[in-house]
Parts: sequence; structure tokens; C-alpha cells
Amino acid sequence: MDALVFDSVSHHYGRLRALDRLSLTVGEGEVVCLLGPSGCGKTTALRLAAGLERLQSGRIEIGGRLVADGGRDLPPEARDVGLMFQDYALFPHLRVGENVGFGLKHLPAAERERRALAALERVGMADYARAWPHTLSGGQQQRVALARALAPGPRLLLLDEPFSGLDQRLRQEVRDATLHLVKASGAATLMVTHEPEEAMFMADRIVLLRAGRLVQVGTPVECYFKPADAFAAGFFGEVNRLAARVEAGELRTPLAWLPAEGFSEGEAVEILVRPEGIRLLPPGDAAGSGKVEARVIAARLLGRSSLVHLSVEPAGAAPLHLHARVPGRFLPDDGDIFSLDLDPAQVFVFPAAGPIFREGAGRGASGEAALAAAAGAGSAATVREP
Ligand SMILES: Nc1ncnc2c1ncn2[C@@H]1O[C@H](COP(=O)(O)OP(=O)(O)OP(=O)(O)O)[C@@H](O)[C@H]1O
Repeated sequence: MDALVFDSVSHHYGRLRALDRLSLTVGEGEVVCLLGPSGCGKTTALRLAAGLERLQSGRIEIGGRLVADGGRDLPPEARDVGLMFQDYALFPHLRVGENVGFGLKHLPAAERERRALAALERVGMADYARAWPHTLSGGQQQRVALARALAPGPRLLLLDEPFSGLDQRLRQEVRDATLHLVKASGAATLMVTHEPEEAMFMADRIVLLRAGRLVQVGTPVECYFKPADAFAAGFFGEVNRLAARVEAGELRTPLAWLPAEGFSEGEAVEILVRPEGIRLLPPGDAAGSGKVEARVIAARLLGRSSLVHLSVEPAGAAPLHLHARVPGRFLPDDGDIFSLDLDPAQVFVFPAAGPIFREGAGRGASGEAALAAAAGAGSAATVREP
């Protein structure tokens, strides 16, 4: 039995459609991240699950029990959920221990205190039970809010951007601790985030949304290596974009000729190549192999990897600017020449008029229109019609 089920849930604010027939599940003990750009409907979905927003259409079940179906809505306190908000929403007039005991009011005072203290112990905050919330740091407030959400032992935890108030360094530490606490608690978790890396760190499965619609559901590995469309591919990491058209059954790009299976002759496609999918070989390796040569424009160490800016200059066409990412320290000189090899697992081909171009170009649009749309979408690399 699933801990949470959304069945074709739609939601409007006036004329704005915030969610469009969203279906998803969260299994028992599973951590699912709702991921997507700002305004795609993530918080609306979470609020509907919590019962903080009236369901307009569709059905929501928690632990096999119908909690909302557009006709009736169970109130939040009857849903067996633990909530944690972006700003933690600790009650300023209650001490830390009383905050954590808030959801345990049905218990006798002594039992309530014991359970609140146990929850605080789990997050390493037992010494602060008598403190006032405003005297705590952001990281400590986050831990108290998590303890409050976990204290009643809910079946489902709903976390809305739980790390967004923390600085980068603390965030990594806190999200690691949160993942282990949540997993140890056994509660199923639906967590909202707009950061792909955070979702990949936390999630057993990711639900990717765009403009209120489901784009893809999958494990982090599936989402990264088998993106459903160009938007999904670009959302999970930087990509080099190339435009091409199917010619004589192949996709002829300045980098490589690729098989055009599944596409029809003359069809315009968009080819996305992750920077780590471009391998740099010594220039000699290009001899007679048909591999393309590239010139280094700049190379920068980014910590665990290096980013190499490359220029490919095909005869009779505008140069192509590409990014290659190489593990560790790899800093060739400007002007160095390499031959390029593509890792097929990091190359994705989609119809040029696919979702990312819908607003800008429309299906069957010219390569130029698609390129203009790609530029508007913040593409990483300069692309050109081959
Ligand atoms: N109470 C409201 N009244 C009117 N419009 C709303 C309301 N709440 C949200 N919206 C709109 O609905 C859309 C979805 O909002 P929602 O907060 O669910 O998105 P989100 O993905 O959580 O965004 P963010 O990451 O910025 O918080 C947005 O366009 C937002 O402006």
C-alpha cells in the first residue's frame, strides 16, 4: 500500500492552472522529491497533500485512506502527516520542547514531554528543550522543526524546501543528517525542492514538474541518464546543444554523425551532450579516424573537476563553442588542440520542436527558430545549424 497517492489532481488559482492532472505515489518509507523550476506547482501539491489547500479535482489518498476527492477534505490534523515549512514556522511564544510537543496534545503531559524530548534527542537538540526559538541558529531551528514534524510518528512527512534558509556549507551537513533521520524514522517523505542536486541527494525517486505538469518520474539515475525530454536533460545539468536534421538516415553534426533511429528523413532534431560526455583525446588520435579537432579557449578548475571551453571550427561554418568537463585537475593551455570523442550514454536526441521549444518555435519550426528559442532558454553552448 502506498503512503501517498495523487490521482489526476488539478488545481487553479483563478484562471491560473497551477497543477494539471498530476498523478504520483510515495511508497512506504520512500523519499520522493518534487522537483521543478519556480512556480511549477510544487508547493501547491504539498499543500494539497497536507490539507492546507482545498482539493478542486482528482483524489488524494494517504495510507490507503481517501483524504480528499473534490467533495470532502479531511483537515490536516486528521491526515497523519508531519509538516515542515521553508521558514520552519516555529511558534515564537513556545519554548523548543513545547514546540516539539505541539502535535502530541492528545497525550498526558508527562508522556508528551517524554516524547518531545526523545524527538529532540534524535536531532541532537535535547539540551535546548527550555530555549526560546529566536535564540537558535538557522540550522538549530531546522532541526527543531524536523523534530516537531517527526514527534507524533506520522505515516507521511511533507517537507517544503527544508534547507533553503541555510547557507551552502551548513546545508550539505543538515541535509545529510535529515536524510538519515528521515530514513531511520520509517516515514514516507514527499519533499519539495527546486535544486536538482539536492533532489538527487535525497530522493529514492524524483517527480519532475514543469508548468503544473508531470515531466518525468524516476530514480535519480533514470532522470539523469534517460531524461524524458530536452527540458529534463537540461534541468539536471548543463548540456551542450546542437541542432541537426536527419539526412540519409543519419544525424550529421559537426561533432559526429549519429544514428537517426526513430526520426524521419528531413526532421529537425536537437542534440544535447553533457559536458562530461565529451572526451578529449590527444590530437594524433584524430588522424584518419574522422574525429573532430577542437581548440582550447579556456580551462578552469572547479574543484573536483575541470571545465574546458572548446572551439570547433568546421570548414565553411561558424565556430561551435562547447564545454567539456574532465574529472580532477585538467588544465590544458589556451590554443591546445584535442580530438573529440562522444560518450553515447551522455548524448540525447529529441525532436527540435519538443517541449523546450514549444513556446518559442512550435513543431516543425525552422532550425533558426529553434536556435533562437534555445538561446532564450539559456543554452550553455553556442549552437548552429549544421
Ligand atoms: N494563493 C495563491 N494565489 C494565486 N496564485 C498562486 C497562489 N499560490 C501559488 N500561486 C501561483 O501558482 C503557481 C504555482 O505556485 P507554487 O507555489 O505551487 O509553485 P512552486 O513550484 O512551489 O514555486 P516556488 O519554487 O517558487 O515556491 C505559481 O504561478 C504561483 O504564482
